[in-house]
Amino acid sequence: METVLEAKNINKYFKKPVLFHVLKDINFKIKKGEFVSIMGKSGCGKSTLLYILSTMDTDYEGNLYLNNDLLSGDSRKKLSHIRNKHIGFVFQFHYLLSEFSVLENVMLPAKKLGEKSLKEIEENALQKLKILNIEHLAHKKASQVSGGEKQRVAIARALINNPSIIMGDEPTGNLDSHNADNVFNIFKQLSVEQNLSLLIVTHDEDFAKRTDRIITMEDGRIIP
Ligand SMILES: Nc1ncnc2c1ncn2[C@@H]1O[C@H](COP(=O)(O)OP(=O)(O)OP(=O)(O)O)[C@@H](O)[C@H]1O
Repeated sequence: METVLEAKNINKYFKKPVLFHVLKDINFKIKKGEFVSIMGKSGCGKSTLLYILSTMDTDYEGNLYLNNDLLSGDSRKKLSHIRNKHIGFVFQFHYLLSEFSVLENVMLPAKKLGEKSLKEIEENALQKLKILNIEHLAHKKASQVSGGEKQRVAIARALINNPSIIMGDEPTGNLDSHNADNVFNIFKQLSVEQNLSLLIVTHDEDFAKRTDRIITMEDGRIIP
């Protein structure tokens, strides 16, 4: 099976206030269509790792590959383009623009990418809203939809540029169990039906147990 994301010998040090080896020899691959969770105690390095994998942090040792292309060493401008085109993000907080409509929020990353006409982007955004069963909310302001709906809008936004992988940092952390279950089912459907890869940091054991694979971290290392 095709590898979408690969981390090879990733090490990271925080230099202040004292030298701290936060990530130690991180190696793993995520295959196309694989739904993987990352678990580990608070402070073990999950967010630090996700920050590197999502190309936002470039201050590390080792090599990171996306679709077999080496990203380590690329310029910030190039990485920003790669990130927008190939990686979709879902966070604990949705970061929607509250005064914009649901549709406009979903369209934003595609407008930023600037590869398609507005009409194409709108059609694509409506199609993503349909996949997430929230097409009827398209013209509501983001501030006027519920918490669970907001997270589905955030997932639609993450999908708009047809990314290779979705990365999530505690995407169900703010949701009740019903809405968390909904988000899990959407992710599972995206992995099975669209062959999308997902890498999700979570503290929710029930969520993690139902993913294809759990990567467990302890003190900056992956536990074999
Ligand atoms: N900018 C920084 N400078 C120095 N140390 C940092 C910095 N950011 C994080 N750390 C430390 O690195 C370690 C890993 O932090 P990280 O946020 O990656 O953990 P985490 O596993 O995501 O935790 P949580 O589950 O609580 O979000 C922690 O000990 C943290 O205090």
